[in-house]
Amino acid sequence: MNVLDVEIFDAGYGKNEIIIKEIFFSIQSGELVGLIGPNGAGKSTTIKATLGTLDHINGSVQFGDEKMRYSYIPEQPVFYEELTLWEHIQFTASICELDETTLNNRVKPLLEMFRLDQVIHQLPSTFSKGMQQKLMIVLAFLTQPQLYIIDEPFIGLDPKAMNDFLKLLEKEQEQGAAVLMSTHMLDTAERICDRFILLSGGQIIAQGTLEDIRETAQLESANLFDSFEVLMERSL
Ligand SMILES: Nc1ncnc2c1ncn2[C@@H]1O[C@H](COP(=O)(O)OP(=O)(O)OP(=O)(O)O)[C@@H](O)[C@H]1O
Repeated sequence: MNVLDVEIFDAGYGKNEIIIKEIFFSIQSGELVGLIGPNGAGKSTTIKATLGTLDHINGSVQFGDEKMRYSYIPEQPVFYEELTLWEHIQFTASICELDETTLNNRVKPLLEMFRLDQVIHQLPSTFSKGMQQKLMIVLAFLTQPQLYIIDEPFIGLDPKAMNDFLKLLEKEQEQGAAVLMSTHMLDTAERICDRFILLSGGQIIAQGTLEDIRETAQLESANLFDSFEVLMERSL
């Protein structure tokens, strides 16, 4: 089942500004799709267009069904200055109508895993960047949505947190959740993603499995990095 269908003819921040164009893709349940591209390629803008937060979008974005829930992990952590970590958790649980038992069952292992259990009554504004990123991850996984939209999650995470985050994603995927994730970590992306969307200059230059990407790049048995470099050169 498709959980996301994106058909963007053009989109941008200003009213008539075009930052991305002709971005067409779908994501199915259980799939992990990597959004790959150099700085400024349009990965975050594509994510914002998908979330409906851009000023200008010409096209359509359809989620699986009206009731479908998704979680968004932004590139820069976003939180309420005046709420403690625990109040963020309670707020998220109330919006998503999680009952107390479900909340307690899910939250304890997540807080322990990311070593946030000792700081639940502190304000996230006093946290390090990595701790703030971990809070975003905990809030996203708390609600167990059908779709995770994740913008470059690895920056700031320590190696254990990165490993734990990947294990959580894998578990969610096994249970049918889909993931759209932008990242610069091509080795990790190559290992964990089912499919890739390669962006350059606000446009898709290739998409598909690693096999499809290699074929488009006409590079037999090359890795993702080398295939992407060749496709980038060709698109300039
Ligand atoms: N808030 C904004 N207002 C106007 N233009 C923006 C804004 N944010 C990004 N842009 C422009 O949109 C283009 C694509 O940026 P975007 O942030 O989508 O790239 P990205 O692929 O996510 O890059 P990075 O890997 O550096 O995060 C860039 O030219 C950038 O200058």
